[in-house]
Amino acid sequence: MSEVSLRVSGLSKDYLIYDQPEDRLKQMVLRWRRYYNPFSALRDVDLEVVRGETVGIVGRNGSGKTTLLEIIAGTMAPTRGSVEVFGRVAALLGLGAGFNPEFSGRDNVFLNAALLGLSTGAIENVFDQIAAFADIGPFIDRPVKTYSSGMYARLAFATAIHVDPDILIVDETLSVGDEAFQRKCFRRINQLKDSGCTILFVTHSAQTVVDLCDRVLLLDRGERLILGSPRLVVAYYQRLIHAPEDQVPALRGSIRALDGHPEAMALTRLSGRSDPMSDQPPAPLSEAEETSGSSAPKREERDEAFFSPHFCCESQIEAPASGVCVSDVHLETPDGRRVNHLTHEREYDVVYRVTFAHSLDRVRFGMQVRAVNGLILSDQVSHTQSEEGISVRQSGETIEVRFPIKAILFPGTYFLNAVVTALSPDLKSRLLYRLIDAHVFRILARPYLTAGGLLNTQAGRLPRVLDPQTVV
Ligand SMILES: Nc1ncnc2c1ncn2[C@@H]1O[C@H](COP(=O)(O)OP(=O)(O)OP(=O)(O)O)[C@@H](O)[C@H]1O
Repeated sequence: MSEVSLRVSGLSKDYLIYDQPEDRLKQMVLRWRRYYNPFSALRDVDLEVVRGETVGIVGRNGSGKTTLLEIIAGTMAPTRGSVEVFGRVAALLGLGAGFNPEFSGRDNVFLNAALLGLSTGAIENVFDQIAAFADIGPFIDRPVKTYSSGMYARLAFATAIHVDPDILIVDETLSVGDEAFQRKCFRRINQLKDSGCTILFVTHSAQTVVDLCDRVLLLDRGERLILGSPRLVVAYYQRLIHAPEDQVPALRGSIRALDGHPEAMALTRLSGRSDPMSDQPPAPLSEAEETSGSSAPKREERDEAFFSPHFCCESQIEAPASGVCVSDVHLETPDGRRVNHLTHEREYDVVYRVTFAHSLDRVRFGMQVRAVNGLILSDQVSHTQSEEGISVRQSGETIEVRFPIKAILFPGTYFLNAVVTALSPDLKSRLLYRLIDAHVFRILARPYLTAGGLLNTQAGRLPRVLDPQTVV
């Protein structure tokens, strides 16, 4: 039996919401009347985590994630229910929480580590490692109130991971650090994982959850909807975020029905034969399917692609526009439906319109797919080197450009660039127009995937794990 690291039972947190500040006073005096509205930030949540497990907590804004972590960390009292933690808890909750702004970074490290039960000698032994990890130079001896949010995050994280915690609680703190620091933190979190530290992790990043966690808890409106395998829960979480409001109650009900179902916790590959985006619990595997490890998975999938108007790009950059304008960059399914959430491995069209202010010869069009970090993953052009391109004869003419693509990228967020060039008489390509981050799209998480990264290099056959005795 695995050793329990923390146990949460029937945890609830209620707030009394007063519309007016004076209502609070009235309530104290006129006790027989009610001047508040009760609000449950957390309702009857159960959670048991075993030693060495990394559990991610996801949920829409205001779903109770931080409240749950704060109660587990002991910085907030529950209204009902209990929390049992077995070991030293280091928590990174909110920026600078636990830091005294008037004290220097050095003093705060000593103060925090002492509160976590480290002796002065033990803190002195690890202080240089903490300062090196935080890497904030002379700021370590300046008051914390002069720190940037990134410096806060660096020092808080460095302190938490060097106090030898049994349970580490992280609430999105990493997202404020720069990329290099985030990478360093993830490396360290993985080392802590390997050494048996239990980790609770709140994030809005589906990729981080899938990369780091063993199990994921989905909270919604203060309630536990499901605790299960990362890919499965993330798929439901994304579905919940984008569901129209009138469909949310039914969706919540169907996710909840899966909680505790063995399939929700099954290995990703095994749980993947059913469709996580449908509102039905996954059907059990047939005996034939379970034993046919070498054949291609037979998935009867609908195209789950959909359009969310809330998901749009805020980083568009327009480069030289010499009488050329690109508009309405979007993605369509083969039957012409606009989408910005795509199903893995399906085919779509990247579509945009180009309007020309004057006539032009030998015009070509391009489309690029970029990763979040700017890396160009695909660069398609409308004409080959030996082709002339098109000629535009009339001013005000508008042309529609379509690039068929296959969504072989793994679940994540990607951007599209649109490019228009013209071939000059000396056959050199001249940039007319480029719209960077013209459109953003997501590839939806699919629980059947047994690989990660950027591109799907998986063949049509399932991975096989052979018993050494059968290998001759
Ligand atoms: N002191 C408070 N008084 C009243 N309501 C509160 C208080 N603190 C939190 N809440 C409410 O409790 C609910 C849960 O808040 P919590 O911060 O735990 O959500 P969350 O899932 O962490 O949200 P986010 O993803 O936006 O950080 C929210 O609706 C919030 O408005």
